[in-house]
Amino acid sequence: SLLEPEICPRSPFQFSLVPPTHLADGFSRLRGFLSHSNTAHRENESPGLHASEKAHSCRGQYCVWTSGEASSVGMSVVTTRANRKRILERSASRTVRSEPPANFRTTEIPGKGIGMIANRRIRKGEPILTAKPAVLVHRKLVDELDLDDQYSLLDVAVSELPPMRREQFLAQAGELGGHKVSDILFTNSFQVILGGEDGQHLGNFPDVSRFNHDCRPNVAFYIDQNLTHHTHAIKEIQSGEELTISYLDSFRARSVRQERAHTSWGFACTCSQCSLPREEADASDARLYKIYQVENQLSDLNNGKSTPDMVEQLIGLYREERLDFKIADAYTIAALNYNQFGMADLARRYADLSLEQGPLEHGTHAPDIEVMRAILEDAEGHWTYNRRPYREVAPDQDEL
Ligand SMILES: C[S@@+](CC[C@H](N)C(=O)[O-])C[C@H]1O[C@@H](n2cnc3c(N)ncnc32)[C@H](O)[C@@H]1O
Repeated sequence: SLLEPEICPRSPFQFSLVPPTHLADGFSRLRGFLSHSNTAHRENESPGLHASEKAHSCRGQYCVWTSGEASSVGMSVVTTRANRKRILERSASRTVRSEPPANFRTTEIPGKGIGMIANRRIRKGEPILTAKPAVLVHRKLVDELDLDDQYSLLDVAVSELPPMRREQFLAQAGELGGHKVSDILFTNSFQVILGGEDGQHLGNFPDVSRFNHDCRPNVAFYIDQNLTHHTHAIKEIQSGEELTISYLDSFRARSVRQERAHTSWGFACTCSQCSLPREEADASDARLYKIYQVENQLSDLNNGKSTPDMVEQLIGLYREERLDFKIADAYTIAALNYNQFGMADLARRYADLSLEQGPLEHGTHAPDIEVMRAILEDAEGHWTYNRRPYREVAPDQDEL
């Protein structure tokens, strides 16, 4: 059930205004491992809970702890002692916002198993679900423990959950067969990074496991620093439409996306983008590669060759490719470049778009948000303003 490491095709941001918010697709060796990283963290918050309860079971440095035994939102963690402490710090002292009335229902979708259907019109930006993990498993356990030990710890983790939570976990779909708990885990887990060198985990959130995949989804998700999973509509969704998220890196070429869906989740992707006729699919792949190139260049704020045309090209390509569920970073890049060019109105316009979109994709604590707010409020006073003033250069002057 292991895949070769996947190399991220997208450029990491090269500007150093803020610490990197995520390492997109940082590690994806596990099949069925929904791509997500969560490095946002606030180390100084008070723990609220103490990490002293006894572990249920241990193998090597990995143990199982369960919290919330008496509630319906219990959580089992299978991890090291140090990471358990971090998990407690993040998951304690946070009240989960009460859910709005569900704007979806789950039902059988031909060829996809169970899926989620909007039961009314959903506006862009509306929340769909907020969810806490039922199981968090250290990622390295898969490499470091033999299968018997892995299965034993995972079985304990699930059997110790409060009954309703356990039922909810076991009702999730598995894809490969074999050991039931690990099959469910690898079919339905998200990447959760707690920060620090050793913080990589698989997070299983049974409430959000019924979203099927689409390479151009209508729902965006992120996991916040308190380990809460959030989903929001990224566009207007009509009643009766399926709600989807992207399991994989939707910036990859069609053949790569299809291979990934097949190997990791056992299905042939028939989404609208994967179903394009050959010529259009090739054109789409070419646009994705162009996005990679242009974004790479514009992300380097010291690159003197960037121009306003490139910024507009990048945004145009995102829109043409319907990547509106991952466009916040492009808006951020646009705002920063325009401000560097000394074009404050356009910088403010894109900062505004980034501030509208960013919270849906990354949450309200994403580091970029502060920078965008500063540009929106006082573009000319921001240190990026006019740093690389843009002037059209006539071709003959270029030679001088
Ligand atoms: C996270 S679960 C999604 C919910 C699942 N359909 C169920 O019945 O619980 C992932 C599994 O759903 C199915 N699936 C998800 N997206 C699909 C798609 N676009 N086409 C076909 N099957 C899909 C695959 O079997 C995949 O392994």
